[in-house]
Amino acid sequence: MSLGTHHSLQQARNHLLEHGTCPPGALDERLAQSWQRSLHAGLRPLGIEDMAGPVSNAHLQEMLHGNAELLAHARPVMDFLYGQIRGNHSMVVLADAQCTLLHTQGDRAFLNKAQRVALSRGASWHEAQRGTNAIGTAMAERMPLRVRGGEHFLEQNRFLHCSAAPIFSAQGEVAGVIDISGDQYASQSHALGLASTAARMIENSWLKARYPHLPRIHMHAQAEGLDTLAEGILVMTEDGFLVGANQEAMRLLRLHPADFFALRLEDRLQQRLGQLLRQPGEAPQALRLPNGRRLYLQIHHRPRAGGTTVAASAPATPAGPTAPAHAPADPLAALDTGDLQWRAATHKVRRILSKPIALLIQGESGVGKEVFARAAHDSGPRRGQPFVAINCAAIPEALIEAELFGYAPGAYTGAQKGGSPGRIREADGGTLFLDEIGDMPLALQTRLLRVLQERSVTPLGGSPVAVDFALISATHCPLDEAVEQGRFRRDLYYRINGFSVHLPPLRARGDFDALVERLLRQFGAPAGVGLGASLHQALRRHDWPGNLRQLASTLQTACALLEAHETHIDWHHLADDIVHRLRHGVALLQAGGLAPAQAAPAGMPGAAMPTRSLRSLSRSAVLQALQQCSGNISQAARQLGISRQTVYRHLRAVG
Ligand SMILES: Nc1ncnc2c1ncn2[C@@H]1O[C@H](COP(=O)(O)OP(=O)(O)OP(=O)(O)O)[C@@H](O)[C@H]1O
Repeated sequence: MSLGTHHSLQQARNHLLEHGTCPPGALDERLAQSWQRSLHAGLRPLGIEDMAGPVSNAHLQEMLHGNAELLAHARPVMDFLYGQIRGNHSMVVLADAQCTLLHTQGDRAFLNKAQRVALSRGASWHEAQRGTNAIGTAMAERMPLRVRGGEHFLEQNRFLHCSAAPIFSAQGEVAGVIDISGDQYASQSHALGLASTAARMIENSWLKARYPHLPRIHMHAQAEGLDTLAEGILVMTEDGFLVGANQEAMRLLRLHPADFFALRLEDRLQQRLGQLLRQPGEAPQALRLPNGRRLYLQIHHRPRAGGTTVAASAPATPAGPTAPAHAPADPLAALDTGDLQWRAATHKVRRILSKPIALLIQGESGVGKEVFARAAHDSGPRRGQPFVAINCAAIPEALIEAELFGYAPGAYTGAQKGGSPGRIREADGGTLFLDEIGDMPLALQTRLLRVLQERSVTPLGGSPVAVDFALISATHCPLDEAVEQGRFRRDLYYRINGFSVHLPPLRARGDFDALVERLLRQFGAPAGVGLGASLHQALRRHDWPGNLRQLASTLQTACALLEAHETHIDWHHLADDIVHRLRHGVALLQAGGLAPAQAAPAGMPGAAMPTRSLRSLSRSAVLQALQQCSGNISQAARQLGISRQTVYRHLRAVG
């Protein structure tokens, strides 16, 4: 790029203002486009009156907090960089992904000069704010570039010579910009190379630290290129799914942003990686890519203490006759009381636990979706990390956004003074469980989709913060129907439904006795205490619209009423309402699930199935319970043995 003379740049500027385009060849093509963008953003070369000032100190603190990782990796590099340019009327600048300056370091006299054009902490150098400038334009173009003197769109910035390079996150997003700005007459010949090198140093150090326990592959076309700044680096799960990569690795392996968390590296390399992964830290190994190119690879892997290392292509251990069905103390295994559908769900989920695949659990209310999700978390590689459960149906719509995404201090009236990180950030490193996801309002579905795509959360009034979590969602209603009816975003549905399992309703389970036995012990019934024969028969035949939740609460009450001298649980240990329902065979229909008509226990009065539709029966039962509980939803839900959401659902249906 040759530096246009002052005269030729002035002519180009006049042409732009008159015709809306730059004359061909007047300045670098990318800068010409940037001038046009600046003009379209409403900026004028001499107009500075509408320029936004720096953000408030409180807002800046929030931004620094949100960019803590970027800053931590950038600061030592900025020190190094400043060491190279000290005394050259220059400064080093770090900006975030919105081009707001987070940190500056430079010669005092030049810092003062820069301050006059707001090249200082807290100010935005986004192109739409300051016109063509190295920080904003490098961000817009996603590549290193320099802007010298009159190439700046605003006249007031003509004294500057700036070179900037974008800093890419582990998933190839621009996370910030590093810039060297100096006086246009001082020597800046190596500034662009220095800024680009600094960006790579920051990216590599950040990528290596971001996933300390996952396998990393370092690669270069020559063995000697390994361990240098020129190497490609990628991070993968222990099963070989791509998690992160630097720009060089993306170039070498032709990776795209959509490949993160979706591509299995063995598919791209057409090589089995198992052997390689078993030799971390050893001599470089040569590998031929499908396009014939040779690469040298070196593996770095430091599994979490107590964690297991699973090689990418290591064959699964066959479950021979002597192999135990499950590893000991396995929470998923502990929930297996013999039902075949439940067991199949457990087996399926176990296979995806260590993969970055979003799990969707479907099933009626109370079948144990949350219990299952917790067990999956505790059985997977993220056990010991947070499990954050959010019931999307239980949070008032107006509060969900702040609850999930958090907010900066003072973001809205009534917010906590210090701001809130939001529940999604609380799940960092662990699992986020979104219960009743079908009830999430559409606007929030869009924001959630963005979080899942970008793996970062933007609090209200704040800037994006990287998050890393496994996602498990649950729903009682068929989400595909909600998609067809336009109530649920199709793209979000595909994102959250990487893999789905259906948990059976209690009435369809084949392990009723084992479950009862488990619950009785769990609620403290002494060994040997079981159910009386006719009660046992009635409980087995009941429809259990509230599923496990209702059965568990019935047995919990019964255990509490059991006297020390009694040897079994019988009708008198149950609450009146459940006795009534068992005796009269009143079955509530769980929304989304059909209860087959069943006969009431032999010899019970009112054994005939009612002829009204089950849906209308369930509504009247809900209304009746509400009446008895003076409108108290929680109490009514408890009495009916169903969740509060189900009560609300019935009420909504009543209108
Ligand atoms: N496998 C199980 N063993 C024993 N009790 C269980 C089991 N699963 C669930 N429960 C009982 O059922 C209750 C409800 O379970 P959970 O909240 O997981 O259901 P859910 O399907 O998520 O319900 P909802 O759709 O209403 O949110 C639990 O609090 C527990 O008492």
